[in-house]
Amino acid sequence: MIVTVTPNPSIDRTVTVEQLEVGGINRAISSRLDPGGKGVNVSRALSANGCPTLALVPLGGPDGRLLESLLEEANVEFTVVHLSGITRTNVAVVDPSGTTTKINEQGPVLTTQELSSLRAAVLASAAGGEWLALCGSLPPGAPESWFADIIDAHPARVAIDASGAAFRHAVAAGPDLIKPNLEELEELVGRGLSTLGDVLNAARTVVERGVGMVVVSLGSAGALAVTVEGHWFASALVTAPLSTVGAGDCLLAGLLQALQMGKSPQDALAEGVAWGSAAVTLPGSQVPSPADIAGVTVSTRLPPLTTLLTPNPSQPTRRASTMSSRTATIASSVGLHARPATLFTKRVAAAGIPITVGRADGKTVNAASMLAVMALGAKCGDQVLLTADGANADEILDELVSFLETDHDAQE
Ligand SMILES: Nc1ncnc2c1ncn2[C@@H]1O[C@H](COP(=O)(O)OP(=O)(O)O)[C@@H](O)[C@H]1O
Ligand SMILES: O=P(O)(O)OC[C@H]1O[C@](O)(COP(=O)(O)O)[C@@H](O)[C@@H]1O
Repeated sequence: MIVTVTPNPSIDRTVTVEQLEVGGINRAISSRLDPGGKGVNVSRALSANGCPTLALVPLGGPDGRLLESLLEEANVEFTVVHLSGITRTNVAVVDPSGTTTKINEQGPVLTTQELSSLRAAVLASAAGGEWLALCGSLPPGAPESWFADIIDAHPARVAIDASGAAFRHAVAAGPDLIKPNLEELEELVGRGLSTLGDVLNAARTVVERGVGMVVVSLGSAGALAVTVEGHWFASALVTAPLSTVGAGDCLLAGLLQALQMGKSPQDALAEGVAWGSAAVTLPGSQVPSPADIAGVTVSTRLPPLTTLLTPNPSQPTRRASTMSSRTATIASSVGLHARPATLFTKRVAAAGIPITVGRADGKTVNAASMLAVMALGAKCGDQVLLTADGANADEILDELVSFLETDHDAQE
């Protein structure tokens, strides 16, 4: 059994257009809905290929119920942790050449209670699992150490596919397997990697830090696996890629089921690449069937280490995230109203970067707008989520949290 955890699942809406015109009215040629989020995709790919799996997902609101019914239709076994917030929808816009533009929502804020229910469900469900796969972004407000804490507490084998600070913390906890793509590995080691040799060296340094196996997916160039014992490569040619969304998740699914069957690193990597490449030939984040996978020819020949890794034209370029978030408990007895609201919005405006403030039910507003902030109706003792996007976001959010957590009525 492979247990997957997706702390921030999504409904994936894929819209196909002739050519995306930014600022214009684009008419869709077709559109489709898939249950989404990285662990959900891993479980969908495993189920479609007859491998036992359980997907753990926190879901809320009408969109959470829609995601449940999409999972039922896909015959995926799943366990839900119910949320007060509303499950997100991520949109991918694809043109006929396969070029994909993605808009991922932040997702609902999970309360401290919901996060600990999810953690308890993970540890209970994963007790009998041979692999636990922790996948995707953390929901806003979750501590960056959330994955790392689970790795520390979980006795069986753990694989992780994440990014940013949560991924860095998880890697430091020494998981058995990680599956970064090129950009995620660059972010992890803090430098650009332009050749296959650069990737190999970077992956080796991560193995030295205590990770069992590093599998770097390199888009159309294939994938490289590194352990203390050696390194292996696999690739497959896809002449007409339709959608790259979820390709990495399918690679991870193929790899884990092969490792679980006791296959060698080289054979497991080849299996993963067959699943990932087959996914690219399908629309949206549709997962491949055994027939789709059987149609892929995989090569395990290692190209020269001087081979330059060029960006994949059909792959969305990911803007390095400068987004940060914090939760704060309102201390002023009048709530986020009157004088505290005026002082708060002035501080936000002076910060000069986009900042939002939201409630646990998902309602989020521009934190610089006095009227919008008052209309939130946040009372004394309520938790709010602040997000900011900018190089100094962490510093500014820390100041705003300490402002909100001070009783300004009592002070004056
Ligand atoms: N254009 C492509 N042609 C062939 N295979 C691809 C292509 N894009 C992705 N793949 C396969 O899917 C795997 C995962 O894709 P990648 O884009 O690296 O992952 P992620 O979705 O995590 O960013 C690759 O290692 C490769 O095997
Ligand atoms: O949790 P994140 O990083 O926002 O990613 C979620 C998205 O990633 C996916 O799992 C697909 O992954 P990729 O686009 O990275 O291949 C989608 O199903 C989902 O919309």
